[in-house]
Amino acid sequence: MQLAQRQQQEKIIAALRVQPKIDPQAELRRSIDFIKKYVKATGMQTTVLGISGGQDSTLTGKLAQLAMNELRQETYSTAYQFIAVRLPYGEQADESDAMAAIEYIGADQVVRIDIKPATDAAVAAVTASGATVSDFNKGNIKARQRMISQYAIAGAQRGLVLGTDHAAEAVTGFYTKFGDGACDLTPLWRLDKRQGKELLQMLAAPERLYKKIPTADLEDQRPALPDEAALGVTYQEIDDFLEGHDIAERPAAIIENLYQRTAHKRHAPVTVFDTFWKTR
Ligand SMILES: NC(=O)c1ccc[n+]([C@@H]2O[C@H](COP(=O)([O-])OP(=O)(O)OC[C@H]3O[C@@H](n4cnc5c(N)ncnc54)[C@H](O)[C@@H]3O)[C@@H](O)[C@H]2O)c1
Ligand SMILES: Nc1ncnc2c1ncn2[C@@H]1O[C@H](COP(=O)(O)O)[C@@H](O)[C@H]1O
Ligand SMILES: O=P(O)(O)OP(=O)(O)O
Ligand SMILES: [Mg+2]
Repeated sequence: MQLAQRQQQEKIIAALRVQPKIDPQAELRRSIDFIKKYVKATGMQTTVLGISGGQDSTLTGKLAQLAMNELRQETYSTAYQFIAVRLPYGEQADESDAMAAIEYIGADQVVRIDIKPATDAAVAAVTASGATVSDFNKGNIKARQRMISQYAIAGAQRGLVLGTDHAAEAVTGFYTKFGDGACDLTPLWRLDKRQGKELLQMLAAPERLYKKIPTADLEDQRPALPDEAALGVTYQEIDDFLEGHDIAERPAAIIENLYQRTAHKRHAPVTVFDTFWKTR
């Protein structure tokens, strides 16, 4: 990597608060305590999260369930509950992984909402207006439909919606703005993908859930497209970059370019007072 790339790498690591090495036990406790304190401070009672069958929602769901268990024990109130939400678009090919994740988490409540009718209705209404909706853009509508469903559940049950964003997704902006990017708290934020795996291993998760190929699985025409194929860079390269290693120039340039291009996603909506977008 060139000097300018190294300097940019250091800035990104500092901005995303990634540590080169973690103590998994300490990070586990940190996230659980964060969820507990936030729930208590806000007077809310439940935590709500879509469970896809992938690594990130398995880990975030497990942390939330452990936090709710502790809150129940400490307060003698059964009101504290974790609500796992299944949000398939019609039939989900890897449904068995999602169910394995829910079983592993031991979720207090499980809610299932098929997002297909609402997604298809939105696509039809937009198309009827004369606008086109690409398969890619429809994928983002699916992610936003999942957000709507989770907020509906949270609104009905004094809930907070959890997000699964972590450093390896935040750095590339690999999430739908106001879709899976919209949530109330992100317990994994600061961890990269392999650090998340370390936590799941420590929590004795089934191997299939943390060894699974990461996918947003949003497109009809390219089902289960691996994130790494969509991004053009591997999670190993992203994690190495975030942990401060000297990676090859090509993946470093891809990561830095994605970081710049997606800066708007890591900020609240732009106002006349914002200047971050002028620095490119
Ligand atoms: N692999 C899949 O199955 C799949 C499918 C769809 C989306 N995705 C992923 O989900 C993510 C979402 O895609 P996306 O980023 O194209 O859509 P997005 O909706 O998250 O973000 C794009 C939108 O952000 C706004 N925007 C763009 N540049 C801006 C700027 N400089 N300032 C302020 N606002 C700006 C615009 O409204 C634009 O439509 C991507 O990472 C994508 O790869 C994956
Ligand atoms: N099929 C799904 N069911 C429930 N929740 C889902 C589903 N797909 C995605 N989610 C939620 O969105 C985030 C982000 O997923 P990515 O794979 O990172 O795009 C995921 O953690 C679930 O909470
Ligand atoms: O967000 P998830 O749970 O779908 O994990 P992944 O990003 O690894 O698909
Ligand atoms: Mg996924």
